[in-house]
Amino acid sequence: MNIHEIAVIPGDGIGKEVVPATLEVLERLAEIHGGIKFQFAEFPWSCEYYLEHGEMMPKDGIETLKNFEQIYLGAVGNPQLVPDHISLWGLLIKIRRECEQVINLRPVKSLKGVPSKLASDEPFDFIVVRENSEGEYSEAGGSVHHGGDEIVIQNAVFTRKATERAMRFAFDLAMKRNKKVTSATKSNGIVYSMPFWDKVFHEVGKDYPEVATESNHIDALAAFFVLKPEQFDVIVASNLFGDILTDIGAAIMGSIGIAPAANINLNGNYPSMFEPVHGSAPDIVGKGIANPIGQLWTAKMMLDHMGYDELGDLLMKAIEETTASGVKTPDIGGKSTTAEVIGEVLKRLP
Ligand SMILES: NC(=O)c1ccc[n+]([C@@H]2O[C@H](COP(=O)([O-])OP(=O)(O)OC[C@H]3O[C@@H](n4cnc5c(N)ncnc54)[C@H](O)[C@@H]3O)[C@@H](O)[C@H]2O)c1
Ligand SMILES: O=C(O)C[C@@H](O)C(=O)O
Ligand SMILES: [K+]
Ligand SMILES: [Mn+2]
Repeated sequence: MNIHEIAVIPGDGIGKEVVPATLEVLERLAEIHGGIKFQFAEFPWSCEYYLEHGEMMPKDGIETLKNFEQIYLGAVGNPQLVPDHISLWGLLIKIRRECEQVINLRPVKSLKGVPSKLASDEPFDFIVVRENSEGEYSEAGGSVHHGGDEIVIQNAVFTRKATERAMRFAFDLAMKRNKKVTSATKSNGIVYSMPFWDKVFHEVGKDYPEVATESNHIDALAAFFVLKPEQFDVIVASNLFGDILTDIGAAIMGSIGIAPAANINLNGNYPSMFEPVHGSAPDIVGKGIANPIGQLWTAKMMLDHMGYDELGDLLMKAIEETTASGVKTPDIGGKSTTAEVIGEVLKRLP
């Protein structure tokens, strides 16, 4: 029996609903496999934990996580209790940074039975490679003076190392897909970092002569996500551009409740982390109607990452059969609860 130790952080809001619900599905998949078992260790790190302890996670939290193979997370944030920048930087972004999860992979794909808000129902299937370690999300800056004279500086940091790494990752991925990479730029307006981003994209692209390339300014690209999503394969984007693009990606899929993400550690020194794109959804918390598909799909990404692609495929098939059958939460046009969707997915596993 191959035992896999997974750190589980439900976090806040609907994270506490969709994470426990989906663990049952992972356990069932391990049974189907027959030779593996997941051992889940749950950590209560959250905004409530912060109120009690004055920090989102213990000082040795990263050391603790280092002992696990993967991290399975729900959502972080409860602005009623803790300001969002404190909760995100104290837990979610802290883990991404300190566990060196330098790439954030976010697939965008039309699903059977999920009505898209788009006029065209042409299927689409692409993936956003979001740089996950720097860019606009950099702790470089500060404030001087007070009151009316206050000055705040927030610097965006782009290193060759991280920029090139994200681009190579995108090109390598495109080689396994449809051999096209689109770069999200804004080199007409952002005068230092984005021309640099374009230069590195051009240089890295030369090593992949089989891969078609294009650069789109982020504003136009945002519109193209809506107008012609079927034309994309792999998109490489900076941290903030990737963040915004993937909420648009989630919206064209039909709901932010179904979009998954994988924070990938490439050097093997720390675990990777799997979480849905969505947040803690304070507006629907406690109602039992949170869509568990974003969390399930991220579980599929975790299975693929661990080399259990066959289990990942079984799970994805069960998800699509479930949406196609009409057992859906309200955000994608159904009347079912979180528990009912999980029940249907379990029923559709062999
Ligand atoms: N990675 C993360 O953990 C993450 C991501 C985004 C936001 N946040 C945090 O979450 C909190 C709320 O942020 P927000 O409102 O901007 O974004 P959100 O993703 O939590 O919610 C946006 C909208 O989508 C809906 N929604 C989200 N997930 C859903 C699901 N699974 N099923 C059905 N509907 C769903 C919500 O009800 C809401 O109307 C904030 O504290 C924010 O910082 C965390
Ligand atoms: O990375 C962020 O900004 C937090 C959240 O919006 C996310 O997409 O994970
Ligand atoms: K999340
Ligand atoms: Mn986001």
